[in-house]
Amino acid sequence: MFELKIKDISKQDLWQKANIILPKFDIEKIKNATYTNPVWVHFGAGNIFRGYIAAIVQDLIERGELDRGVIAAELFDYEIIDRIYKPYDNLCLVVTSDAKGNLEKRVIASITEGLKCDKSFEGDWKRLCRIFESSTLELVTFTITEKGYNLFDLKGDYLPTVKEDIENGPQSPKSSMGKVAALAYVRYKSGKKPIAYVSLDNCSKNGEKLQSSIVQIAKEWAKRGFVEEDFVKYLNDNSLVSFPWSMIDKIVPRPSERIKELLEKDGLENMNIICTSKNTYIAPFVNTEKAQYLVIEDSFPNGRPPLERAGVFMTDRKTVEDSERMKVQTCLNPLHTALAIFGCLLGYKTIYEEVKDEHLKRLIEKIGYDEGLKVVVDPKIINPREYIREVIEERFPNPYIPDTPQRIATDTSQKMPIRFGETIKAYLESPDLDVKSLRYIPLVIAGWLRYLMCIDDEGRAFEPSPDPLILELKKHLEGIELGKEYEDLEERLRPILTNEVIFRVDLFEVGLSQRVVEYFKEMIQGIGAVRKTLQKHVN
Ligand SMILES: NC(=O)C1=CN([C@@H]2O[C@H](COP(=O)(O)OP(=O)(O)OC[C@H]3O[C@@H](n4cnc5c(N)ncnc54)[C@H](O)[C@@H]3O)[C@@H](O)[C@H]2O)C=CC1
Ligand SMILES: O=P(O)(O)OC[C@H]1O[C@](O)(CO)[C@@H](O)[C@@H]1O
Repeated sequence: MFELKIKDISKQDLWQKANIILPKFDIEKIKNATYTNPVWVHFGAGNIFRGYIAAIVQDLIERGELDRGVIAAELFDYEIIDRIYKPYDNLCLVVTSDAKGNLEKRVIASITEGLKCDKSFEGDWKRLCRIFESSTLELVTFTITEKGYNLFDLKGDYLPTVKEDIENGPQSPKSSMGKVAALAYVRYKSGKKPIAYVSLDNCSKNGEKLQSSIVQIAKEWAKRGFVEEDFVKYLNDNSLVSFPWSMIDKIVPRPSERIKELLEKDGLENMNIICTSKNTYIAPFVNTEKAQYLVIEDSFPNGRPPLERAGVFMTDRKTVEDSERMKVQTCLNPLHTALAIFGCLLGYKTIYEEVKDEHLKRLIEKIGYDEGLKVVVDPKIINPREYIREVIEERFPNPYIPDTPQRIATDTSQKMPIRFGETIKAYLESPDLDVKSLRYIPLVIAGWLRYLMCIDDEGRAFEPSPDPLILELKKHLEGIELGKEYEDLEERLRPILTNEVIFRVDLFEVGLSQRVVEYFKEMIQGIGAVRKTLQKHVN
């Protein structure tokens, strides 16, 4: 038996026997060099960071392209550091599976520190301040989920912790963006040192989102005299501080029991998966797929590691935006959402099982190749057709990626505009395309209405995934029963189908509502009607 700890790394024969690849560098040397001359800090110590970003850093070190590691800082869920970083000496075991189920197991040792970013952890906060004063610091990356950047609640008022931070100044911030702004101020005070703040979160125009949150807090502080006006100028001066945009793509689901068992069979001890009190599912290992795409706007005022040597596309903002639109609007996420909706209706529990279903596979092929590709903006660095092929033939069917339709169905109301609305709009705006020729996107929208009834195709009730609009949306479907005829369906569904926040357009106005309602009518004919409708229209 052996453990994922520095003390056991020297037991090379045990790791070799278990087919686990060890780091090919002097861990202690990299750690010391990073401590004195830090180059890279990452906020958000969760799964994608450990499984993707830290692995990029390790690749660069192993290729001799970088002589320092990355420092992880956690803004929100400190249990991650206490229970998953410290006990394993910041090491992580990344298990990558390809489409054939071949596993690569690799120890990642490029994370040199795990710090809790809050003033209540005095030592860690002081250390972060020293790091932000360092002239060697080149980039700060983030994977803190989209909500991590929010300053406002749904009513447009400041969130309580943000409000407190604004009133109290940069001395003891509590909100995530307040802490980052305070550390940016530390850097400013140390001599206006240059830096790049790079959001790697899965949202459109992520760099803009990060910049606007930090600048907003800085402005409020300047108004109250806590900081100089010049600090706001510094944050807006692209030659000193940049907020590059990025597109990130790699499916990193929650840790899987199956992988845990495999590792335990290898003789590894303490591979337990935990769920923290803040609901982060995390383990000493990360399970992920082989496919990965990272596209970053190349704007780094203090220099940067040669990320391109580790397969990262370094490019201009337009290419980042086109890549992001290709992935989120046409080639991956709309297909994912279609599988999520029909998966919940047809009783599926995993995405990979769904892709074996001939009707569902055909549906996502139609959405991707037929309807999506007609309007996709080709980012040039990734071929959209080949990208869809990889998604459908290799990535979604991967049985070692235990992703679920229920996870992807989370927040569908928020995802509709970007995943389907943009394509509908592009058809409307194109002189060569007829929006009424769309068949499969309306089928997914009808499927979603059917999903909102919260009754599956067997007639069983199911619990819908969390969604901020679920209660409001469900109300419009109340009273509709399987097997009954309704004359006023169009009117009943009108409030949803005309909602431009959900679909980017009014589906009545653009002439798509009739088709959606027709499909929906077919899907409520009785038990098995969803399957029948799907079968009829995809064939
Ligand atoms: N897991 C995936 O497949 C992919 C994830 N991403 C991006 O990375 C984000 C994180 O994903 P994972 O690391 O896999 O999730 P995770 O659940 O393992 O970790 C989430 C991280 O975000 C932090 N966080 C959550 N709420 C926060 C808040 N309000 N303020 C500051 N930090 C907060 C958590 O403390 C944790 O460090 C996703 O939301 C997405 O934007 C991007 C591509 C793929
Ligand atoms: O539908 P969601 O919740 O954005 O999840 C999409 C999944 O696909 C991805 O976009 C793939 O990169 C990941 O973010 C995630 O695993």
